[in-house]
Amino acid sequence: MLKSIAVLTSGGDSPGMNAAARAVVRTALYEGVKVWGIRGGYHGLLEEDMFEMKSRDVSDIIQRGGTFLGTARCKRWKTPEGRMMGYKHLTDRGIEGLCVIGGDGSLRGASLLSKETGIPIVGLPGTIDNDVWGSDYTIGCDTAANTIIDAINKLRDTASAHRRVIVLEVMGRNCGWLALVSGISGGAEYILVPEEEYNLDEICDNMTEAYKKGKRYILVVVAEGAGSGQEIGQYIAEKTQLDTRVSVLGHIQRGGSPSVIDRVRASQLGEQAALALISGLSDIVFGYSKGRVVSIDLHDAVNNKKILDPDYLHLAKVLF
Ligand SMILES: Nc1ncnc2c1ncn2[C@@H]1O[C@H](COP(=O)(O)OP(=O)(O)O)[C@@H](O)[C@H]1O
Ligand SMILES: O=P(O)(O)OC[C@H]1O[C@](O)(COP(=O)(O)O)[C@@H](O)[C@@H]1O
Ligand SMILES: [Mg+2]
Repeated sequence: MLKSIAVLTSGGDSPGMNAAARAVVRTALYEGVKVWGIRGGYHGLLEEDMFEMKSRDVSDIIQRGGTFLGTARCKRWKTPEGRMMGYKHLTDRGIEGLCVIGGDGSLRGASLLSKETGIPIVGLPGTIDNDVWGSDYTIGCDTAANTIIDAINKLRDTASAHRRVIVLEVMGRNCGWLALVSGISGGAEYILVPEEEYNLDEICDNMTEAYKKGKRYILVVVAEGAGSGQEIGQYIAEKTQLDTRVSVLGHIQRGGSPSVIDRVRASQLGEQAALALISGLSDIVFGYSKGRVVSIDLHDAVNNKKILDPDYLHLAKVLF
């Protein structure tokens, strides 16, 4: 049994990180274990920006987007010296285990820390990108997808009014999940993702044909990893001569009050992470697969590339 653990959030913030950290803290306290909060991710650990937490420290945060602990992208963590310093700052305070809530990069940093120092580590997938191998779900992806849907609904109104082509670029880094699910549920005509090749000339020809047959408007959802929305929009406009506009949704899709799904799942995953860490388990990531909480080997999670669900890719083609 560990007696003292710490929690941090790292990488891009995501709605539900707060619920996850809250669950880690309250579970640890319920089990009679000390719990430290580290502000500003790995950067904060290197700067020793950490404090022992009480139950009230996580009051009034479950409904908030972002992360009350703060987050960062930290170059120094990519060096063995940086990670060794972080380890020292943990052990100096008697902290015996660490819970890392973050995306693929943060979990990679956690995997290296564990290999190099042997300190027990449990990870939680926290990113809107839904790009962590072994889990169908990452904390925040549901809220982000809902934000995108809201934007798609609004873009439809104006696209239809003007008979325009609208290209919407969404986030996801190298993963097309956000584009795919929001494109399917928003009824987009074309969904461009980095996992699948696409032929823009063919798409343009199809668009021209569709307009000739009376189509009023066309919506294209582009994952940022599949190309620049601006460039794709410009290409479509030049090739088809259709009235085309581009919208880049940007960081709006990272914020906002988390959905019920993100709150409940983040809470469950946070509880499991704390219990596992306290009981001395290490090198695991808790995720969701086929509607259930699953534990994934931390090193597998970072050494494998997640693929997009082929059923979703097929569905997108059928519904087009
Ligand atoms: N290859 C790596 N080795 C060590 N640490 C890493 C590595 N990749 C990312 N990290 C750490 O995790 C942080 C967050 O990673 P990043 O990819 O930016 O976001 P996310 O965790 O949300 O995917 C980085 O700023 C860095 O401190
Ligand atoms: O906030 P930044 O630093 O501009 O980064 C933008 C990137 O962060 C994300 O929103 C989230 O990605 P991570 O979870 O990997 O941090 C990506 O979708 C996007 O490419
Ligand atoms: Mg990432």
